[in-house]
Amino acid sequence: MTGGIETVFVGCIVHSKSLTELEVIENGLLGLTAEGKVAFLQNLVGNRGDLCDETLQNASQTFGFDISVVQKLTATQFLLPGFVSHLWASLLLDNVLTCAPPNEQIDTHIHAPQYVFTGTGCDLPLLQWLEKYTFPREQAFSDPTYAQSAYQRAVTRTLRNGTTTAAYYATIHSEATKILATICAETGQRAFIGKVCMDRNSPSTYIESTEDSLKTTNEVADFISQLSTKGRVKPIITPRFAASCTSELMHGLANIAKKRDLPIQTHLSESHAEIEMVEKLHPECSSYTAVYADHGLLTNKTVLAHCVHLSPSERKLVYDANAGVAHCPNSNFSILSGVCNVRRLLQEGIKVGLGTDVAGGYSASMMDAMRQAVIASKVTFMNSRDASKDGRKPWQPLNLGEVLYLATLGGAKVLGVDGVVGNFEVGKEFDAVLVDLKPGDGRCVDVFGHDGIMDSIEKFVYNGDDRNIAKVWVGGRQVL
Ligand SMILES: O=c1[nH]c(=O)c2nc[nH]c2[nH]1
Repeated sequence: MTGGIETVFVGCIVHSKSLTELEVIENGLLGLTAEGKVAFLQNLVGNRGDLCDETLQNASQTFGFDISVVQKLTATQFLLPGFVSHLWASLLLDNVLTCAPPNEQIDTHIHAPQYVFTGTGCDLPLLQWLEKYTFPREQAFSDPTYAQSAYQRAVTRTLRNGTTTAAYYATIHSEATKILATICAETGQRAFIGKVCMDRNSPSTYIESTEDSLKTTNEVADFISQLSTKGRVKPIITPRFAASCTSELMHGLANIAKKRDLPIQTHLSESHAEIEMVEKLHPECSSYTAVYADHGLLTNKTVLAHCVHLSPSERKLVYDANAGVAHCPNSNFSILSGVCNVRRLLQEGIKVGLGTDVAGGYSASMMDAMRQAVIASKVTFMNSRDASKDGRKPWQPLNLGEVLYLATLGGAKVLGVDGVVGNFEVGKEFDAVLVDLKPGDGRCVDVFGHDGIMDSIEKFVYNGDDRNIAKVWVGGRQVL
């Protein structure tokens, strides 16, 4: 008799309750319902190695599960969707050779068609990069056969890297966009799928009419909505950016988003040249951010990629709308856009998640996004050290717990799914990654006896790769 509990993980469980609150349960008990939701999360008293059969028997009676559904994590493994703060750095484990945290990761900004040129073309700034590399590559997705093969590889790669939720930009092609949605549905990845909209300032061979853009946006949304994914694959309205969308298109897309109650994703304030271009196109608007606000595109369901150079009044507009920011540090460095001050966004109460921004970013890994977010925040810190001369405080770099939060619960908030995923709160769906730090296969993480849990997690974030990801679950279903 399982009492509806299908799986119980026993072992070290780590998750983020907020930006500053991380919980490590050394002897944790995490029960999953048959629907893949967290039924209970408990701390069994004692140290990790101490768990005895009697404790487990007692727990099985208290929580009504059969012992046969128990999956014991080894002494070297743990589960985590969020990360531990320095509070836990003194927690030492014996013989830590492997660590296995289920750690869901949410990529709030990724261009699926650009996966095909990831790691190349990082020699140009945004507007030239779009023209030389991006638009020609995206144009190829008019061919559904090519799209099928490329998108399959992109989704497989992100899943392998532990991305359980992704907010994808596709291309302007509706057939290919439907293919991407179908692949996500079939592989089980939670995803927001955006048919890209662009009706101006684009190549003559890669552009659509305003009418077609609106029509196909509705058509793709209809298609995605009828996929049987338990709501895990959803449409997202995707005006590429203000420079490539006419006012008519932006207003039309805002209407669709409102009518269908859909989220919106777009780019904002990424590079200086882009900002100048948008400001020239919209002298009637007080800022780049105001362009979106004035066209009805700045809502509490809007995901704004980059936001590197926002002015104080623009940040206020974003905050007041309760829109979220997809921070894409790799891309901001790679295509020379600038360094986004994430600490300031967080201090001002703006929702922030992380994005790989493939292929402006050269890596499809959220581990890389975390590393680069720390580095970007350190650059911001170093550039602000003189601030104390004016009585201001320098911007503190992000710590490990904070970037882990951004990669999980922070991203879930940006995408409006924090009631469903983001950590192991009871009632949420179990989206998780099993990390394994055991040596072998040329793996890059070496854990020693003196390493505690925090050291292991830190080593994973800084040196880990997909060889350290043993399993991935979405909604309780093992998808890898
Ligand atoms: O990083 C970016 N990638 C893109 O594809 C894009 N399009 C507009 N603005 C963009 N920025």
